[in-house]
Amino acid sequence: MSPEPTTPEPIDPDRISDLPRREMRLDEPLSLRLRRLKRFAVAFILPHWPSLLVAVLAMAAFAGTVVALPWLFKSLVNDILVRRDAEALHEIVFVVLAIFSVRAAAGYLQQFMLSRVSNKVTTELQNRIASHLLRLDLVFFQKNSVGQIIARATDDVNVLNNASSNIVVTLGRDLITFVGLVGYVLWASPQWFALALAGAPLIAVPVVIANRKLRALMRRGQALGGEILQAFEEGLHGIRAIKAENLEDVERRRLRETIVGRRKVGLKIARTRAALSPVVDLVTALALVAVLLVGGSQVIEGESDAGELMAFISALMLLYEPLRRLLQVNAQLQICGVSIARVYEILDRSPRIVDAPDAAPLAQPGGEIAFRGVRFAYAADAAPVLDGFDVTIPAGASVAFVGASGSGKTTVLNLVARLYEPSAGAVSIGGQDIAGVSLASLRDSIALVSQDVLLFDASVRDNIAYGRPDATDEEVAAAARAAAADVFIEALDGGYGFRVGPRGSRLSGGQRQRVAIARALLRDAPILMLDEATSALDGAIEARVQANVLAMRKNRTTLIIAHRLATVVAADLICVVERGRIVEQGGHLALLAQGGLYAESHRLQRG
Ligand SMILES: Nc1ncnc2c1ncn2[C@@H]1O[C@H](COP(=O)(O)OP(=O)(O)OP(=O)(O)O)[C@@H](O)[C@H]1O
Repeated sequence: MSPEPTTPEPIDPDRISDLPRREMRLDEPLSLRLRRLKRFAVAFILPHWPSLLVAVLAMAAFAGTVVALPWLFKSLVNDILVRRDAEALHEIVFVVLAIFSVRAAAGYLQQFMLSRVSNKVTTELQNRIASHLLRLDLVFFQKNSVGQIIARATDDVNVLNNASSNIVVTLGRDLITFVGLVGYVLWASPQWFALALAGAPLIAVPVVIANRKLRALMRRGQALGGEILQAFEEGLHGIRAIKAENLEDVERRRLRETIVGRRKVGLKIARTRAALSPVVDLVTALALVAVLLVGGSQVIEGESDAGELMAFISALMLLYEPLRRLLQVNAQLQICGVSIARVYEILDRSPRIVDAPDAAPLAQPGGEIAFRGVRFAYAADAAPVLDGFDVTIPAGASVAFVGASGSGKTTVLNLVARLYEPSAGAVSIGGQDIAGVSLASLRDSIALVSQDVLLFDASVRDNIAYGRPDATDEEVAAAARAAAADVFIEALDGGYGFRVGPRGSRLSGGQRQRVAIARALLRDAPILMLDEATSALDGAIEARVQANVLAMRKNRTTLIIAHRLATVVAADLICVVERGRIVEQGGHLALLAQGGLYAESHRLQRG
């Protein structure tokens, strides 16, 4: 029987996200928005000033061709149609050709140069975001969903690009066109201009109201974009469980709710925009009618000429588009501002775990690893996961951490790699406190196979050689052999060239683990950490892998976390962790003889 579909809770990114929902804030002071805009322009747009200059010059030329049109109409009516002058007709044909040639060249240059800048800005911005994300601490990724982060790196970058291109075009082409045309109509007839202007407030009011509404709607739309990506990411990630448990309906509703939310906002945006256009058309028509009535009678009375009226009306009609875009510049600036804020919320995030000012390279990468009085909690207000944690792992030894789920074993490995920092005590390698070691040298010394294996949609070979792309085929095969992966890889269609699918989905759990172990072994780092790395393997293969890993050890220190105690009997040292402390430690036989927790668990597992 299928489970009763329940109505999902509305998605609230604040539930886990610590990236604020800036898009909902309409009250930011203008100075702050301008400062942010300036920062973005200086960092990403101004470096491309030569291309921008060419684009603006092209826009000015383009605007010039628009402003020339009313003159052209005037001459057309007065010199050709009224006077019936054939010579003037030939002249005007050349002028028309010249104007439209300039217009075509300027239009091309403007568009090409702007696209060039906009492509470069996108690339630079996304590269900056990508390298910054890779520097950030794990805490950031545990608080913010991948969907929310991707939305900022893609949606916001695109929005930013479109809006800033629009602003450049408006401030370049439209402003020059507007000033030129207003100058023309003022010069041509201040009286007709005053008449046309009478309707202007009628246009301005609905435009301003609609823009305010559009701004709020667009902010909401941007926020919903992130929510949709987050919903997809979470849903598709668990697609296997969703299908197996017939939860498609629940998932469909959850996704539909966010998707429909965005559509509703999209519809409101469309409706607001559409409603504006007839209002503006009507008011423009009224202005035209007023000018036509007054100007037309003056032409009939002989007080003015037909060409002048024709030129004036055409200028008035040409004014509409640049005016509309100029009125929207503020809205575009705000849209830009929202996306800039969202992007800088990532770029301004500083990693807390960084090299100390006097950081030195790790002197003895294979040296003794020691925890001294280590205390650690994942959050300042949370109970400590490790408290008074002490252990010494001799250089080149193999150490197994065993203990109940949630007792803090993975946390120990996290601290060795300095993925987190202890709040008290210290972790040292070869006597050197790792807080003073450069992160690059520390992490170069570590190979980690974690519980959730990282595989890419590439060949088995490329996945094994991920940390060492220069490895030879022989080295890759040797690592695969040591990880007991050679037999299954050779049986795959294409062998080492077999594409493993997204996240290694075309391999079994145990196969994925062995590819990951092969990768770690190929890395040949002095510290090897296996966090339940063989949990999905059957007993025989697991024993083979463990034996190989220990045999290949040479001078390598190996830290193993395992639940199956049978797999750790050969370790030099076994540490039993309970509630953040080591409660027993020693060799397998010594711990059995001690008759404590380890002996009891061993007895139960052998059962
Ligand atoms: N990123 C995190 N943020 C907050 N708490 C965490 C985080 N990771 C782990 N914890 C908590 O820390 C405690 C120890 O977790 P840890 O992963 O070290 O346990 P473990 O012994 O490796 O468990 P298991 O055997 O189940 O993998 C758990 O109570 C867990 O809830």
